[in-house]
Amino acid sequence: MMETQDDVLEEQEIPTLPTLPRERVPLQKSSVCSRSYFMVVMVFFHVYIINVIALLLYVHYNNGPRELRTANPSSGSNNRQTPPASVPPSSESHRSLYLPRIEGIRVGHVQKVSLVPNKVHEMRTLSLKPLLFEIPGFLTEEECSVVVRLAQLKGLSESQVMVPEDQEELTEQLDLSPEEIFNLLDLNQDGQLQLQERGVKRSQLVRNSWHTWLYQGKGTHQVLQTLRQRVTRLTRLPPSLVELSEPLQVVRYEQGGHYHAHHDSGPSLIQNDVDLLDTRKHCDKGNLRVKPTKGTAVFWYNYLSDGKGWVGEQDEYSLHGGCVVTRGTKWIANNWINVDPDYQRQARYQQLVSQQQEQQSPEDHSTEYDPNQHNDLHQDL
Ligand SMILES: O=C(O)CCC(=O)C(=O)O
Ligand SMILES: [Fe+2]
Repeated sequence: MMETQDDVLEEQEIPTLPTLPRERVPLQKSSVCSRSYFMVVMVFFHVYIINVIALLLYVHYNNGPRELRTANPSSGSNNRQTPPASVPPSSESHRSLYLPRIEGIRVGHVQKVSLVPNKVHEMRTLSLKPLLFEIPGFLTEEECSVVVRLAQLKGLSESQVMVPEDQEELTEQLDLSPEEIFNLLDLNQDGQLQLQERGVKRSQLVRNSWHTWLYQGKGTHQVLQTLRQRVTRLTRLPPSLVELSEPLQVVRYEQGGHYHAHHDSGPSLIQNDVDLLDTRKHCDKGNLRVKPTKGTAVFWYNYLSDGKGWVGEQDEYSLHGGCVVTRGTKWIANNWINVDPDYQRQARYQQLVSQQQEQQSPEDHSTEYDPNQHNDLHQDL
């Protein structure tokens, strides 16, 4: 090949010129080759640089949400993560909130979780559909007693009020329309008296229990604040999201108390009457039963992921209920994490609250919890 090139070069030389010394030929050839070699190297160099820049951009834009996803839920402070400073009006590409989901792996799988200093809890997968975990010793016996006593101190109200059977005559005398009765009885205006309209008797109440709400912010009992921190660590959700969710709901069921099969939120509370009544009567026929044990937490997702790090469809498998209490009293404490299905709306909500908090005195926590506050916009995770 080289020889051929030499030949060509020699053929093109003007005959009058003296023949070039042999040692110059390699110089000419080397000069031509260097230039093309240089060009090739430069092209590759540029392509390489562009690739590196593209890679850096990719890493940069993919790192944002991941940093928040691991927003250090294990460091113990609920106030570390401030809500996003600004929310892009329509772009979904700059999401600053991300909802991680714990992996279930398989039924029976146990993973260690760090919820409190110097102690490791075990979280056992009880079900994959819905994704459900059990955490024994989530609260100590003493902490359980504190929660019960605080609830008693605050006072509990009947979870679902129906017309007492002996006062039905009164409502007839007043000639109240079904709507008027509904509005009268729906004390918290949560729209959960559908059964009343259908004339369901007291014994068929969807929920037969007593409840109260315990605020968990600063200035409240240490056990309540700790409980919320544990929920944040356990779920690995952004602390700001957990903080803005409903307070702790403490529920007491007396003997005969129950909560029929339901979804915790969504368009209809009750699936259908057959499910409703069957679940009460045949609670033991449910796919999964968890025996209530003092201090044991059960944690599950009511909503599936949308595949993009936010909540998606309601998980139909999350239909659940509280079986009839056959003896004694059952106490439970519910912590729902409320998530707006609309990411932008949730982000705006958080931004608004953080702005209000900045304006308020940090000590001012006198705002009463309004149980209707989340009903329209939020759904429970
Ligand atoms: O009492 C139970 O075990 C279930 C309670 C429940 O599902 C609820 O309060 O939404
Ligand atoms: Fe529920």
